[in-house]
Amino acid sequence: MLEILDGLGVSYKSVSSTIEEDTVELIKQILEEEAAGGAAATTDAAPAQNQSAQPQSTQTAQTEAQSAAAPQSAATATAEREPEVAAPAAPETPHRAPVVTIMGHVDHGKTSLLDYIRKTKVAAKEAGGITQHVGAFEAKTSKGKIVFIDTPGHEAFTTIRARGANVADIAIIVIAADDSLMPQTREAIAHAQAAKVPMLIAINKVDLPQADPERVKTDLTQLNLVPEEYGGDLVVVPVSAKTGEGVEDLLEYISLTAELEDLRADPKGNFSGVIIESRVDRQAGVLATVMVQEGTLHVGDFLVVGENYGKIKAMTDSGGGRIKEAGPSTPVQVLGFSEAPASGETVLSAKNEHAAREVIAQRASDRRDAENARVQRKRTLEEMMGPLGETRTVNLILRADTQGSLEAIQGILAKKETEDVKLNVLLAGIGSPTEGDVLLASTAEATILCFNVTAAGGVKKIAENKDIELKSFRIIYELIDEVDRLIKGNLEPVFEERYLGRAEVRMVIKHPKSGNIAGSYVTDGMFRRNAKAKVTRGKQVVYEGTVVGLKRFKDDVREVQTGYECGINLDWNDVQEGDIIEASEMVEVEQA
Ligand SMILES: Nc1nc2c(ncn2[C@@H]2O[C@H](COP(=O)(O)OP(=O)(O)OP(=O)(O)O)[C@@H](O)[C@H]2O)c(=O)[nH]1
Repeated sequence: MLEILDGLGVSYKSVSSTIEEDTVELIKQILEEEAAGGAAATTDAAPAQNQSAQPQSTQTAQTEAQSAAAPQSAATATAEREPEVAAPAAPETPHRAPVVTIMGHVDHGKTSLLDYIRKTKVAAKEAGGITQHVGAFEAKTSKGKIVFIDTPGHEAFTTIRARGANVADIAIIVIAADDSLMPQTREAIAHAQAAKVPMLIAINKVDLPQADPERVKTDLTQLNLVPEEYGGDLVVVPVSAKTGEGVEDLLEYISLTAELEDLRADPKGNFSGVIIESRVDRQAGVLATVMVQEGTLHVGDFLVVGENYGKIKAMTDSGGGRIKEAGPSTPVQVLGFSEAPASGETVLSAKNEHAAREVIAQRASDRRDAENARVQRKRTLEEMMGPLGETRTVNLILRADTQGSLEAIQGILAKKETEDVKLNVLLAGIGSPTEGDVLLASTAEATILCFNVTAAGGVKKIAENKDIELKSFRIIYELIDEVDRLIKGNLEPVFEERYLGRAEVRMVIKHPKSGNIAGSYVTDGMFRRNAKAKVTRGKQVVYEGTVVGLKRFKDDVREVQTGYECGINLDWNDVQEGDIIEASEMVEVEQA
């Protein structure tokens, strides 16, 4: 017990010291997890494998033989369609092709490089046949297939990451040899690092007379990225998307990196995939590109994405050819969704329509529960302090008006690091924070701190929606105080439920659009829109929800005080005359 307390950093005098209620809960959790032991470890391992495990397509006879050698895991996987039960990648799980994304600064040649690879490595028939942008393509190289995500730039990468999916196995950072490191290069590197995706550097445009690859390499070392020839482990390949020089080497390095990563996926396992992109075609309907990560997709399968489902009516590969099935690491365009799913959403399959609907109903109910629980959630000690015995890392994105102020801030921050807390500046950029910063912050759980720059309204909104802390300061020391707060671990405010008021339902008003509205009289305190609501009938609580609408006569109002009548919309149709509605709200409590 004392060992656990030491691990948590809780101080005590002796075995008879008392400890806080929160700590007790935490210790209980730790002991339960320990007791669960091996079983938990196995279940944890499965999704992790799933995540890194993505796609290889046409399965060879060898694959068939390998899968046949593991009849038991294949049978289990087909019987149960949930991804959590996917068998961990055993050594016999077949290899799959790597999925590669290309990122870098504007005009450094991302599109040109992709075009060159497509032109030379996609079978002529297919290359000629491509009329539509599908979002990914398969290149056939002497070392096997490589799948390229066709949307260059880190926005696509981060949008997918922001939804918790990991589609790329390898990131190529393109840097123009005549321009070296630029702001978006640094951002792209930060994104790849935050996603823990292995990175290869392609120094492009080496055909230009003013090309200076050595300068690029030296500049990289300043970001603590040391090229192999300087004794580090960063692979740097000089290429020209114009002449094709070095592209073959780059592809070889990609295959080599993939080999080291030991990418595997079971084509006979439970299907899972990720939406790469989707669009609505006026004639065909919704076309979604799915990257198959695990299992095999068949025409006729039911797919569930978020709270929607669809039955695959038709499937085309990235070359535009009709196909009936697709295995791991295959991007396929699927026809059959009724609504366009968002990039980065994960896709699962269901046995039939009924099963698909059940999954969706469960997800909707989980979402509502999570929404209700969100504000009430208090952080556990472990969440605040990081996993036991490990150094806690505070991830930051810094934005400032000038290089000088950025350096000044970083200089102060460097002195703040301790053995227990590491400050990790993912990105230090000049200018206002961007949407990309918010996405990076959400994947890396970072806080965005700005000095003398502010975020545009749209960016602020996205940050709010994603629960990302984005703060602007005009005085450096206020920014540093904020960092101190983060170091202490008060990352999130703590909320407490506070009573607002009470109302009596005097009549039920049927509204054609909003359903039943409670025509009520506020007997105590006040009512506020968006407040939490609890409805009691006699002594029983019959409903708990939210005041989604509040009206005085025909007007929407924000608040209604004691002694007034109002219409309360709870988005609940069973309200009855005589019910008592109690309103409360979550308020932030000051922490010591
Ligand atoms: N000489 C030379 N020019 C290149 C090379 N690669 C790209 N370019 C040129 O550089 C310019 C930018 O290339 P793009 O491929 O559009 O660059 P990008 O990074 O995709 O740019 P954005 O899509 O705007 O972010 C174009 O004019 C290309 O023709 C190269 O290897 N050598």
